[in-house]
Amino acid sequence: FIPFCIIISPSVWHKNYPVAQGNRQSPIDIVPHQALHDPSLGPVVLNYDQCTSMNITNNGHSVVVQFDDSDDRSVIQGGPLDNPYRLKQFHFHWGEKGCHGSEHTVAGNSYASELHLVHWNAVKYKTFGEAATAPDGLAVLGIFLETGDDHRWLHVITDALYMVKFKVSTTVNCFNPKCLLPSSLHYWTYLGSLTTPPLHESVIWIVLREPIIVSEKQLGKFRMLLFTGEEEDQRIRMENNFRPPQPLKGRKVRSSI
Ligand SMILES: NS(=O)(=O)c1ccc(NC(=O)NCCCCO)cc1
Ligand SMILES: [Zn+2]
Repeated sequence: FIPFCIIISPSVWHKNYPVAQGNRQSPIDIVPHQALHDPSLGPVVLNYDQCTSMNITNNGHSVVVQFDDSDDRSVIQGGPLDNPYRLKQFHFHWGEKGCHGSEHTVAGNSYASELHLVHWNAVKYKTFGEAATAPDGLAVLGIFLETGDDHRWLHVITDALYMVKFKVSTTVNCFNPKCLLPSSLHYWTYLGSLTTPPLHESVIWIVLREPIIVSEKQLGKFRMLLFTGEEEDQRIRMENNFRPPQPLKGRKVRSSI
């Protein structure tokens, strides 16, 4: 019996993707007091006020909310970025319980989950695919999720998850991801990569220091998603879809703090 969806663990990704052992891999462990405070780093500016969300999809690795990136209505700019980057999608990484599930860690501590807002440099590159292979092609905003009270707006996403339990997609209209931001936009930034294959070293990472608070119940709804499709008889819960921290290899992490 060979399961259709053979979950390939991060430790063997390098066999098919040698860049997995490259010099700017993500995630990393962020050590706050070793980060360089760079006063030239301005604030990150998020313009997400137009309705560009399209659908929510279980792609077999995570749950992704995709956006219409045909123009510059939803962009991130400022901070370490030389120009505006277009919002393409956001998705989450989580564990199977408690406080493991984030990809980046802070002084060795991990959070229950991590939200990634993925943007691409449409000024320099024609398509996301082209930007995804360029050293300054992508900008991903990382936000930690910590368990506590219910998150007032995350309900919009978690209440839709039962519709994408299997590998399917459903529409989401006018979801503004600004409602998922913490109060402070202080951040760490460093040059890294995609955290899942193809692991391209094309990401300018911007990781917010302040986590958002979500309830255990809301997080639990992510864990009932399945890696498998409806037609497969094996039902494998989607959990622990996070890559562990990778070697820093001499990189400097700068902080806006
Ligand atoms: N976790 S992460 O680093 O934010 C991340 C973001 C996007 C992707 N991949 C992605 O968007 N693929 C879409 C098609 C690839 C090039 O066309 C993988 C990992
Ligand atoms: Zn991610």
